Amino acid sequence: MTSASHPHPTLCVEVPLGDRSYNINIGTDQIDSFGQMLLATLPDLSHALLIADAAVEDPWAKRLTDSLAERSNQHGTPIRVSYRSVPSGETSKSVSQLSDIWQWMLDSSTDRSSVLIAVGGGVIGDLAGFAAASYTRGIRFIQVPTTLLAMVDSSVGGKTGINLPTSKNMVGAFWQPSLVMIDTDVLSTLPDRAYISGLAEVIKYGVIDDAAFFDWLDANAAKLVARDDEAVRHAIAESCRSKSRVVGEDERETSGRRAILNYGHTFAHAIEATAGYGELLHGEAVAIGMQMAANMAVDLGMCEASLLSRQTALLRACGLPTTFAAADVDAMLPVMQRDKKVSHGKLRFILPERIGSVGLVGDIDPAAVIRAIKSCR
Ligand SMILES: O=C(O)C(=O)C[C@@H](O)[C@H](O)[C@H](O)COP(=O)(O)O
Repeated sequence: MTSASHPHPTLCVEVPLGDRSYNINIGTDQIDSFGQMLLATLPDLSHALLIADAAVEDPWAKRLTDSLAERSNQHGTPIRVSYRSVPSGETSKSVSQLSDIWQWMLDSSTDRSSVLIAVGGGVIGDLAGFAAASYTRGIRFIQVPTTLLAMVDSSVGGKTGINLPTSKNMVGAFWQPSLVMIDTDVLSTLPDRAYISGLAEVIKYGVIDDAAFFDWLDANAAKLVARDDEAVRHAIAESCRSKSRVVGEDERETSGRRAILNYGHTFAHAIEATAGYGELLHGEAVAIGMQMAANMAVDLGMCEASLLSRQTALLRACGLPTTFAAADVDAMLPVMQRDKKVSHGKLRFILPERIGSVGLVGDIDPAAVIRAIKSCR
């Protein structure tokens, strides 16, 4: 995916949030012009803190750092860069890692004019985003997602946070970035398993919001698996458009609209927490969680069985899991009870009605939840 062989113009998707609006720039070969792009958004920048996943330190985080270190801001002040890498994997989304980052920010003379740049997948974006949201009660931050999942989902929308030992994303804040810079070149170093895992969140948009996109995914699954450049760019752009539309309508998940992005996640988070963080990748757990939710919808007569078979076929065509033999009902139920959509003590699920449309449903018989989990073992 080099610009020489694929000279694509940068696409720009806006997340419309009034004075917190920002752009998602989707391009190729823009890592070395990152400093320039960042200064166009934040011309007063004088101190950048880069937090990178150790797996993308070389070459991506190094090249980003170089592109910043060579520059000065609008006042001619050279940009000071502080750098820190964080071990890969879900276990880094912890209180202890966050506390180390806070101390490092203090030692790096961070103030409210500093800017934190998250370079990595969902783990780094969520962790670094929460550090930005909380340090001195909030500093500006930038997302440079390096996994497909982070490009299409976690880098957009401002959900930041860390896990508690048995509760995924339980502590965090809504804190929007000032810019999301997506460079599809970085996917060239992303391992297959992590890449495929990101396709689960892409498929999610088809089911929850966009039937035409679902049809396109159906027709282009093989190209996506093969990482065809055009297909990948289209999938990222459509996913970002869906996500920014939904987030623009309900930034803090108060009206219920944003909750649709949580399709499959009540089950997925319980699977991740009970199987042990890192056992399954987040997207793999989401694929299984979407299957549990679709099974539940069919079981409750909310949608046609054909929805479940179409979703199953697409997930499989993309190489995603649709079952999890070790799903432990007894362990999962109490974890699900702490889901953030629980209201007045009652579980609520995002369930599909038809391809392209889902609803938030409460008051579900616990027996139906158990059947849904068992249907995917
Ligand atoms: O952005 C959202 O809203 C989502 O729910 C997107 C999810 O895919 C994402 O995994 C999110 O971090 C889950 O949020 P949570 O509120 O269930 O922790």
